Amino acid sequence: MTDEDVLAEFRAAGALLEGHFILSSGRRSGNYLQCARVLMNAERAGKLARAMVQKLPREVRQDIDLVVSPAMGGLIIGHEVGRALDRDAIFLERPEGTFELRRGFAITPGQKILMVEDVVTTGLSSRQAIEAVEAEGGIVIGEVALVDRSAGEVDLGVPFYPLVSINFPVYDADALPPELEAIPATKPGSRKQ
Ligand SMILES: O=P(O)(O)OC[C@H]1O[C@H](OP(=O)(O)OP(=O)(O)O)[C@H](O)[C@@H]1O
Ligand SMILES: O=C(O)c1cc(=O)[nH]c(=O)[nH]1
Ligand SMILES: [Mg+2]
Repeated sequence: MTDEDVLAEFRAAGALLEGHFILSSGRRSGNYLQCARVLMNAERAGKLARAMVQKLPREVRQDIDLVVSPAMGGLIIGHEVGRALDRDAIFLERPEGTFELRRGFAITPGQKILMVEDVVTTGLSSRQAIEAVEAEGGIVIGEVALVDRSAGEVDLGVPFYPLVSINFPVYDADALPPELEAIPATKPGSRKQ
C-alpha cells in the first residue's frame, strides 16, 4: 500500500480528525489519527496488518517468535499482525501505570519479539513497552506501527518499520498557534501520566 492508500483508509473510516488535540505526550496538534476507528472494521484492519507485515525485511519476518503490543491502541492491530504472521499475539497493559503482562501471558527468555503499535509520536509508549518485554527476557527484533507521526525522527532503539510516516505539526501547550488557541482541546488517548 502507498502512503496515499493508507491515508485513504483513514479518511474512509472517518479517522483523520481535525480540531485541537492533547496527544499522549501532552503536546498539542490540530490533527489526530483515530486508529480505533480505522481498526473497527475487521477486513480493513486485516488489510492494513498484511501491509505492515510486507514492510518487514524477510529475515526479520522469519525470525519472529511472538507478537507483543501495548494496550489499548496496539491491541487490535497486534492481533491482526499476529494473524498475518501466523504467530501468537499477546499484549501489555498498565493498570498500575507501567506496562506488564497479565492474563496468563508470558515470554520465554530468548524469544524474538515483534512489537506492534498503532501510532508512534514521541516513542515513549513504544520504548516503555520494549523495556517491559526486555525485563521478561524477550529480544525485541523490531517494531511495526500503522503510523509514525515523528516522520522518521523517533529512535526506538530497535529497527522501526512504520506503514506510513506523517509530519503533522505538533506544539507545546504554551506555544499554541491562534487557530488552536481558539478551540477547546480534547484528549483522545488513555495515558494518564
Ligand atoms: O509515541 P507516544 O508519544 O508515546 O504516543 C503514541 C502512544 O499514545 C497512544 O497511546 P496512549 O498512551 O494514549 O494509550 P492507549 O493506547 O491506551 O490509548 C498510542 O496508542 C501510542 O501508544
Ligand atoms: O500522539 C498520540 O497520542 C496520538 C496521535 C495520533 O494522531 N493518534 C493517536 O492515536 N495518538
Ligand atoms: Mg497506546
